Amino acid sequence: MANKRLVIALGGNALGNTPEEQLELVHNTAAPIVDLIEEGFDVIVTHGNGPQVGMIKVATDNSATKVGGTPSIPFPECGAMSQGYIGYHLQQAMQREFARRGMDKACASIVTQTVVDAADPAFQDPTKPVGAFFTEEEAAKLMEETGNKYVEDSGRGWRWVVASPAPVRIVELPLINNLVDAGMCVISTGGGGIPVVEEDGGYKGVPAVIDKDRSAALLAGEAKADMLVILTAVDRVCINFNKPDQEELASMTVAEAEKYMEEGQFAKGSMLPKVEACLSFVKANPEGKALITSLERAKEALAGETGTVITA
Ligand SMILES: Nc1ncnc2c1ncn2[C@@H]1O[C@H](COP(=O)(O)OP(=O)(O)O)[C@@H](O)[C@H]1O
Ligand SMILES: NC(=O)OP(=O)(O)O
Repeated sequence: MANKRLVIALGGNALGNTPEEQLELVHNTAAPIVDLIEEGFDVIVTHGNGPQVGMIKVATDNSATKVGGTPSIPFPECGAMSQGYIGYHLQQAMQREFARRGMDKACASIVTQTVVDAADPAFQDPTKPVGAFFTEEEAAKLMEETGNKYVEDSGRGWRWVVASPAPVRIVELPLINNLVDAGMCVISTGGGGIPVVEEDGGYKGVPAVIDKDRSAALLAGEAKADMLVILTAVDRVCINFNKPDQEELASMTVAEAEKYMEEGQFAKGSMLPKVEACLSFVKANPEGKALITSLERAKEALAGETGTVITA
């Protein structure tokens, strides 16, 4: 029987905010993923890039204002750079973990493009936070200096927001599927994929950052995954989150999740997009399941001991 296939989406706690943090954290990230591969799952790893793509963009924009500086680099190129930089650290950590366990496994990152609709209204309304967190005063100063929009991000500080169109199609999907079918561990669609539009029989990058959980849901469907696994900083999705009557959810059906969404149980910009991504996967693939849990407890969650499972 074929191995069960997982698409694993890694959140911010798997990578951190700086190159030093990332290099250190990826080793903690690789171990629970390799646990799952060792258990016999085929794994496609995808990851966020909000802090990283913002860091690259700001670095080149700032440098461009200085004598002898670099040119400013457009968003899609920054997205491609973030995939390379994160993929490089992640694949190194995975390779080290395979070697440590004596596993004969290969892992590689694919620079992945995701087609979006040029007419997506999201281009007119930036919502995706990228880069570092600032105080309200710092954000006001940056807004004035740059003309960029900053918003408060889930109680964590103020961040630059950019357009975040819906993912429509993953260009490199056939290649990803071939590699997974051949037993490779693939890192792909990082940062939701480099946003591109179809043009003149090819593709052209557009300035945006796609939500990685939305793209993970699309990837899981297109790669015929048995399960979409969203790994974040909490073991389970909660209702009444951070309130005295907080309750952890072991499972949710689509109908239950939609009711909780109506009640406003999942914070916009943090848990809501994850639950929405899970719903979009299980609605389009009713045989599939989605799981939201923490990176540290992924193996236990796959064994049904923790995590929140979402089913059609
Ligand atoms: N209802 C909820 N249940 C659990 N966590 C929630 C809920 N609402 C908001 N959160 C917060 O959402 C966070 C996950 O979102 P975020 O940090 O943006 O994701 P990522 O791991 O992709 O970086 C959790 O760590 C938690 O603090
Ligand atoms: N692209 C994306 O969704 O990145 P984050 O998860 O880091 O915000």
